[in-house]
Amino acid sequence: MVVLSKPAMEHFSIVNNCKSSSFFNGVPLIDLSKPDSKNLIVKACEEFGFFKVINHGVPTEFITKLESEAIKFFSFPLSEKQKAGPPDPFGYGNKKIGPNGDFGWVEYILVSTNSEFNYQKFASILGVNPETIRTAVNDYVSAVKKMACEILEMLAEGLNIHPRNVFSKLLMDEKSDSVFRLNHYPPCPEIQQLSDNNLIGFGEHTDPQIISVLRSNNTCGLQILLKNGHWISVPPDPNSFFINVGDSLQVMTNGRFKSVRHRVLANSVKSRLSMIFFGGPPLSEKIAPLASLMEGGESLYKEFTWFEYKKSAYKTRLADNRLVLFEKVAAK
Ligand SMILES: C=C1C[C@]23C[C@@]1(O)CC[C@H]2[C@@]12CC[C@H](O)[C@@](C)(C(=O)O1)[C@H]2[C@@H]3C(=O)O
Ligand SMILES: O=C(O)CCC(=O)C(=O)O
Ligand SMILES: [Fe+2]
Repeated sequence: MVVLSKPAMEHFSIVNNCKSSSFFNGVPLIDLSKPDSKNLIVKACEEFGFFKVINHGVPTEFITKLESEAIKFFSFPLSEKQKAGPPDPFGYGNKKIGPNGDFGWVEYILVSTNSEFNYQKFASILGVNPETIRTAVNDYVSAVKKMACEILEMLAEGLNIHPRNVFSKLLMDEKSDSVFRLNHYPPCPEIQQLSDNNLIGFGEHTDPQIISVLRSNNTCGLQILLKNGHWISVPPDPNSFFINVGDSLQVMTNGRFKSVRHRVLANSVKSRLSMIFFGGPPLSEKIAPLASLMEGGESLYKEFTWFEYKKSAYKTRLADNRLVLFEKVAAK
């Protein structure tokens, strides 16, 4: 019998595994080629803060190229990969998530999407020219950012907000503070001994930015929290993208959209590889509800810049509700 050694496992919470029988089939599906998508996107953001996108226009070769470079990188011995870490916040990370004591059954690469990012350490480990990696990341990120902007413009139209680039211009700004992440969840065979239990790969949280665009291989693990308090397993689909409403979009819509709480469970047999683009505004941008969404009412939030929110977020634990610190206390 395989027994999980306590020191190895003590950082990881154990929760129920994802079974295909327990997959949720109610994730809103948005076909970006359909004219009625804008209203469906608004509905999905209101009901779930989460939806799946097809006919997205992201070229398959950009996905497969980056995926294959990521697989190669994660196949190196830990001692090699660690030469590209620890994340400060960018770089290679293993199990430790963020600066405040969070752990998961995951290894990852976090990069800034600005053009000056230095890929040298990753390139030397892979034995390639840094430009090869830069191109693979930039091609993928540019295509995904374009799609994210289209979605944000449809969202503005669906909400009847003018101009339609009110959200997308924040990502298009050359100072946009966006981040890209590659997560690898290695299989953990030992957890099979724990009947239907599993390990937390990436603990529950909301994403602080405006919008996150997630693509994974065909391995399950992603779960979202529904309004009724139930965690549901999202069926994986490597040909589609999953969109998360982030905290900043929650504020800009004065709480009409809620950022989605989500987490990832590790798998006992298959490894999961995910790529996530987190679209954020420039650091100096004021994050506040759009006037047309306050409907004569008051903002639910204090005024703050993205810099202030990010600084505060990096002092929190992964599962914390980061927005409460910025909520206005309701008048009695
Ligand atoms: C525990 C943390 C990791 C995180 C920074 C934080 O202090 C709180 C937010 C976390 C998160 C969640 C979404 C993204 O994965 C991320 C890159 C982000 O912007 O906020 C991570 C941060 C991280 O891993 O550095
Ligand atoms: O790896 C995943 O599928 C999701 C991870 C995630 O939510 C994150 O990195 O913020
Ligand atoms: Fe996330």
